[in-house]
Amino acid sequence: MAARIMNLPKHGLCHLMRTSALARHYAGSTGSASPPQFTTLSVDDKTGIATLTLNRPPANALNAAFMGEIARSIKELEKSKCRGLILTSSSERIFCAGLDLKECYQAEASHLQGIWVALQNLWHTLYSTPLITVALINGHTVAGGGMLALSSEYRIMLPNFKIGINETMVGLAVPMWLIDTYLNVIPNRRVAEWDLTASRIYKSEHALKAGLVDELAASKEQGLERAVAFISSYPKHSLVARAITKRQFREKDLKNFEDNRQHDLEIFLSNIQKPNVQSYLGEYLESLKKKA
Ligand SMILES: CCCCCCCC/C=C\C=C\CC(=O)SCCNC(=O)CCNC(=O)[C@H](O)C(C)(C)COP(=O)(O)OP(=O)(O)OC[C@H]1O[C@@H](n2cnc3c(N)ncnc32)[C@H](O)[C@@H]1OP(=O)(O)O
Repeated sequence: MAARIMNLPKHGLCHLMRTSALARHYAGSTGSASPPQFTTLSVDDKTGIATLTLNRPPANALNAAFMGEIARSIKELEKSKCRGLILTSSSERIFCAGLDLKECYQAEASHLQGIWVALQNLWHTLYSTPLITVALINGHTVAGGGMLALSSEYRIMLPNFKIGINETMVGLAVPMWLIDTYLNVIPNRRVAEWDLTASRIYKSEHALKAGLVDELAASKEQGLERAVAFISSYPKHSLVARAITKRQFREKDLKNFEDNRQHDLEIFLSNIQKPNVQSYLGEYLESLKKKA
């Protein structure tokens, strides 16, 4: 698999650009001359499947630039008529630790706003994409990381890691769009309500039993094979109908989000700037450091 991005459809799949064209491609689409910093993107021209690898050590914590980069890659892949996307991590321990809490601590309101708007945009982009999406969860994934996994259509996880949405544990209400995303995977409302109010974190094996993930894979290599098999199981001729059907399932959640986008931002800004939340955030960050 070469580290390249596609441009035009070819034989119903993708036509590849040279790696050297990547920066120009991004510059054209985003107005920024900087090439991807926190991700690597590779595309298999035979299968038309892209692999986007999260690479922001040590924890793939999400800041605005990182989230913008992931969202832009998805948009570019959509334009290239790519077939499917596998999201994975370059780390052997952490898929994604959620929002970068260091950037949420004692930050300016404008910075916090940028983070939340980027999170909203990333969710909207991933949840609504016509691409066939698979999260290959090769490490812990919590909070915003759980969002990435749950917004994808299929989840393959490696053993002995953690997955869940722990917002209430860190002092914040789960936004409605994330509740809807969770319900799309765990439709049992009682279980979903319990999980999200209790910040329940599942180990891989239990997550499989609960239906939070679809498969376990013994290794990243095996997970990649399974992800390719899942995406390839959709015949080429069905891709448009498939995408419309996916959209219809998700349309109500997307509309609810659009109707409440501003309100959702205001709730976050108001909560995150409260002195008690900031003080707890400081302690939480210390506890993460002490662990190391
Ligand atoms: C906290 C109270 C106030 C509320 C603020 C919330 C702000 C956001 C508002 C709304 C919600 C949005 C959704 C979110 O995403 S909130 C993010 C919540 N995330 C977490 O609670 C995850 C915290 N991390 C962990 O639980 C673990 O790190 C884990 C992911 C399970 C991995 O464990 P392990 O493999 O043992 O690795 P370490 O804990 O040693 O971590 C390695 C280094 O990474 C740093 N780290 C980890 N998580 C974050 C993070 N979210 N942001 C920034 N940095 C993070 C950690 O400090 C280690 O760094 P170092 O090696 O320099 O010590």
